[in-house]
Amino acid sequence: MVRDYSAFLPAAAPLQKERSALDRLGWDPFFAQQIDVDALAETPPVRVVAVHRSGLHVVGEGIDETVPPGVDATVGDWLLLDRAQPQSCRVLERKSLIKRRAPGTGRGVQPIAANIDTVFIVTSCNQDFNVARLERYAALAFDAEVEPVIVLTKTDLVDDPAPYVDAARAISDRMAVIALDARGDEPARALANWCRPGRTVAFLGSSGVGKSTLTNALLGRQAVATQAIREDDARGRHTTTNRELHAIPGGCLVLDTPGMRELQLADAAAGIADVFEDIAAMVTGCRFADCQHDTEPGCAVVAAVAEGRLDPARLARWRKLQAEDAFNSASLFQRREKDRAFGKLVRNATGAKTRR
Ligand SMILES: Nc1nc2c(ncn2[C@@H]2O[C@H](COP(=O)(O)OP(=O)(O)OP(=O)(O)O)[C@@H](O)[C@H]2O)c(=O)[nH]1
Ligand SMILES: [Zn+2]
Repeated sequence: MVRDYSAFLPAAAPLQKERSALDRLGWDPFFAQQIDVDALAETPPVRVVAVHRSGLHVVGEGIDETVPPGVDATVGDWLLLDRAQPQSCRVLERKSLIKRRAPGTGRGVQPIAANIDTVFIVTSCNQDFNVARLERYAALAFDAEVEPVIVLTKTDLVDDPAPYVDAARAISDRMAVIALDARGDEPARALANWCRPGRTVAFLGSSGVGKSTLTNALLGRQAVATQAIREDDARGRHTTTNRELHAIPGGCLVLDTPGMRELQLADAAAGIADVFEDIAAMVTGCRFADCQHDTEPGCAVVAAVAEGRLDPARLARWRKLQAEDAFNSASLFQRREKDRAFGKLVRNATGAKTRR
């Protein structure tokens, strides 16, 4: 069968009313401009909607199949499907990439999801709410070039969600904050702005905060198993095990991720600076370029704390994230050198139990 791919090329004809299968999967000019017509016909673009042991589950225009393992791609990636040599499928340049430091004692950086447009940072109006964790997720999102939105769930279980909303708003002017009951039809309305057709969204957050419930609310069906937790135990147990893109009929694509308890920043200095842009701006006013914002004369940060313009707790959280990121970003050689000195600091700063 001969397919007409002209509509997916940069010089596309006038807007068509019907969205193509590729458009619905998130195909847009950013990807189209990376390939020419011939490549498009020979190796059709497909999106990785799930990663399994047996390979990558890919979907495209009239395509729904598994590419055997071997291609270095993650969920959300766009591939050019080469059926003759599936292992050498080209991975298109990514719009965004959410990554983290690999869990355990491994030293690598692990890709979590590619080409996500919006990440909903989910927490609940209870013991799970933790400003430091929200800042960490926000830094991760900004660093990945993904728009973060904070979603506060379980508003129905508190008398007044306002203090949670205020604390979340204080983190950054660049993030919307939404508070809702994740059950029922509220999420579909409240998140509609970010869940338009062709967009890809993801949920990040601890186990039990309502990520699966939100996903199901958007999907309008029980696609993802949710878990009942005791309401006096905000932690809950880990239930979601797959990383998969779900298509919402007539809407966006939703990635459901496993609870990311071990999330550590690595190479995320730019993202940290985005979240803490107030402090980043102050630092430029310090007298010394290498100011540690400790006892140096002419320190703009210390002055801001003294004058009540900067919350010392926020400064402390910034220092911790900086230390963690610096440690995780160091080269293997540097790390071995720094291991002893930094190990203790990072353990204290991140609350991680042991590194080895
Ligand atoms: N009352 C109330 N319960 C909620 C709300 N959001 C989630 N829950 C309940 O909290 C429990 C956990 O929700 P899940 O959606 O499974 O949480 P999750 O974040 O997907 O958890 P993991 O899959 O472990 O990462 C379920 O019993 C939900 O019904 C909410 O806004 N209000
Ligand atoms: Zn300073």
